[in-house]
Amino acid sequence: MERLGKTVVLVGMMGAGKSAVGTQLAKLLGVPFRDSDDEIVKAAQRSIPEIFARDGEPFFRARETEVLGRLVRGEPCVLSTGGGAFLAPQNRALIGASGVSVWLRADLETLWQRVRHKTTRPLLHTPNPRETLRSLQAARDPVYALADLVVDSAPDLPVEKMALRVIEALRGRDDVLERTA
Ligand SMILES: Nc1ncnc2c1ncn2[C@@H]1O[C@H](COP(=O)(O)OP(=O)(O)O)[C@@H](O)[C@H]1O
Ligand SMILES: O=C(O)C1=C[C@@H](OP(=O)(O)O)[C@@H](O)[C@H](O)C1
Ligand SMILES: [Mg+2]
Repeated sequence: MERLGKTVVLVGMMGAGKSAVGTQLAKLLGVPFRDSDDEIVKAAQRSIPEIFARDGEPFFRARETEVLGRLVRGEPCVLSTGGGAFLAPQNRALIGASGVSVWLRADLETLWQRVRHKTTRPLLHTPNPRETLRSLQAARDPVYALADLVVDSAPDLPVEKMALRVIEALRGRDDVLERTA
């Protein structure tokens, strides 16, 4: 038997699968699933595009930091972050203090195929969203590389297989997956 000793925090680009893989991972581990975007939406009672349009990105980022701080201090869970969350040093410090960060890494084409038909990501509401995604990825990947662990996605790897890959990566960390029997 194994017990989760620390919150598993999924980080990485939009479309990497943080929300989908996190949901599955929490089921496999038998722990609660939290998504920082969902918590912000619930508290604001507005969608993410509405928050960005009405309150601006700085307001969203401030709420994101509050939510991360609250969730990482709670009982161990799987916590999927929004793609920008790991960029702020303050957020990385919060995550590092009581969680283990896992970068879900995917190539640009995979990310693009997953986000191209959605209108839910305001940062991609630009004249050339594919180019925006590319430049965001180029700027952010060196920061995601600061995560404790990295798990590679592949275009044809289903969500459940990705969740199993994350568990494999966590096996090397006995402060995260603690053996109880
Ligand atoms: N491994 C995967 N295989 C197939 N589809 C995936 C996979 N991971 C995510 N998806 C799909 O890609 C889209 C974006 O995934 P999502 O979990 O919302 O990413 P993120 O939270 O990292 O932005 C969703 O429609 C999701 O179902
Ligand atoms: O990359 C980003 O800055 C963002 C990613 C989104 O989350 P996902 O990564 O879950 O799409 C959401 O937090 C917001 O649209 C901003
Ligand atoms: Mg998400």
